[in-house]
Amino acid sequence: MTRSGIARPLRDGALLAIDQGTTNTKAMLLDASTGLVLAEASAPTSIAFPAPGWVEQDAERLWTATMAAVDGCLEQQPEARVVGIGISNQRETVVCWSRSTGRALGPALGWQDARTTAWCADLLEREPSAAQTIRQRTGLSLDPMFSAPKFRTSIDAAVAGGADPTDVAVGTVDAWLVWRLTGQHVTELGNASRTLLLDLASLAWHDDLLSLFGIDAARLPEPRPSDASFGVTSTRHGRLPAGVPVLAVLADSHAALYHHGCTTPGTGKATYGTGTSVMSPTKDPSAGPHGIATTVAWHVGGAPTYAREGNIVASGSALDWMASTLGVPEGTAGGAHLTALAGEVPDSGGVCFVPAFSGLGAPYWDRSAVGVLVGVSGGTTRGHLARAALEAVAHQVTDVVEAMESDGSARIDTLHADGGATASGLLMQVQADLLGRPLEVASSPAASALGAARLAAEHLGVATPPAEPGHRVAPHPPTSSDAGAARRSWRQAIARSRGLTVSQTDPTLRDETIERNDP
Ligand SMILES: O=P(O)(O)OC[C@H](O)CO
Repeated sequence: MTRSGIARPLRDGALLAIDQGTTNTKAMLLDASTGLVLAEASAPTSIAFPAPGWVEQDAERLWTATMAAVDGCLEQQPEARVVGIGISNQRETVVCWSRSTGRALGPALGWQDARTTAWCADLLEREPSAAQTIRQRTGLSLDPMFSAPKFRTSIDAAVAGGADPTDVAVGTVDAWLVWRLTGQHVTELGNASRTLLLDLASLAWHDDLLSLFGIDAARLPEPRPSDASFGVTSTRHGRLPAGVPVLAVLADSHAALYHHGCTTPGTGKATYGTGTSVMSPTKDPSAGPHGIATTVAWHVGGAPTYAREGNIVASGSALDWMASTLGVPEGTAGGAHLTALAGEVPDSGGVCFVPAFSGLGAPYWDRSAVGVLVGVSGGTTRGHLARAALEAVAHQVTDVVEAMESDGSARIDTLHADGGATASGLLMQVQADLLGRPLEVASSPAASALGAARLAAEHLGVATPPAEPGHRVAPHPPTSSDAGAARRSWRQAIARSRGLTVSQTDPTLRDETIERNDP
């Protein structure tokens, strides 16, 4: 567990922000009246890959890592009076548990878990109209990343293992944490909108969707607004006392958007994590352009805010792979090493790297795409390969932004950037150059936790100061070795990854292949 803290006296109580992520849980304690961070701690989760395409997490460990991080904060501020909790969490991952014992009935199935690919394909074969129904009602594509097929698999496994069906509860990670903290079986609307079961218009589970996936609504949590009451801690959990209210819950990517103050169309952010989520608010809840999801960003003050989103499956993981493949010297951070190598060359020397490790996500949604490295010659150096990895991340984000704006939606003038990989100044510069617009790079890597804290503070009636300004990265003026040529090479590489021609890979074209892959 890692910890850091700033000791100072508290007058008005403290807010506890929890960000439960794929690789760790972060917790933060903030002064409830000023928003100043008083203590931070984190604790690792566990992740297992028991079969190709399977990604499991220990559900109990998600909880214990959360409590370890919370304890780590409270230990640094023993006098703190916690007046409320804000939660942000990894999305789509599902947990199945027993209502009577409160214990998990199996592993959590992670958001990257693709074991339901065949199940989804069967559903489409049985009911060809399902893709359309799902997209119109939920704003999402039928893909194993989303929760419903995993809910179904988890419930079936629990019942096959002897569980009483009426005792089985399922939920996304927010629901699991809230259940453990307060005993309520509830979920937040932004999280619920990632399950393939929530109707974006009525903001309720929809019977047609429940029946498509064969899920009994009684197994599911009750969806609630992001600033609803999620109950109070039912008992003492470690150093966290009983009676503390959960004031706000947001899905992690949505919480980062909230933290940046991106609340209106024309604003947007990219979170550079294992994958990358590019998100921008919209007033239009209808299905977006091909490959782009529509989702509930949050439901605050009695009204929903919707967002368009593109999920890139491999970005940080692509950088990690390239860093370890090129040999990270002992004691060196992979990202820093890769950036240093990439900085040795002015460009990638014609090399393009498409990290389609498990197919491609937005805007292509082609699970059959394969990873490719093209343009390698006898003159290719480690620097060129490192540079191609950084460019791969930036190209994928550019693909998503272009797809998002392809239906005439408001242009994102400045893209906010957060997440671990933003530490690479070179990546940020390449990103600004490819997009041809400035980036606003967050000063804190904990945008999601801060977003949840901000909403919790607002629930208490405290107006929090705007996010601390980060630093701005302006695009270089276009030159002859311009972004256009780089984009053309990238499109060719994408075509090779997908086994298609360049024109077929344009996500804005409604060709037969895109129809097949992006319901
Ligand atoms: O745990 P993270 O930060 O990689 O976020 C996971 C996303 O919420 C998945 O959609």
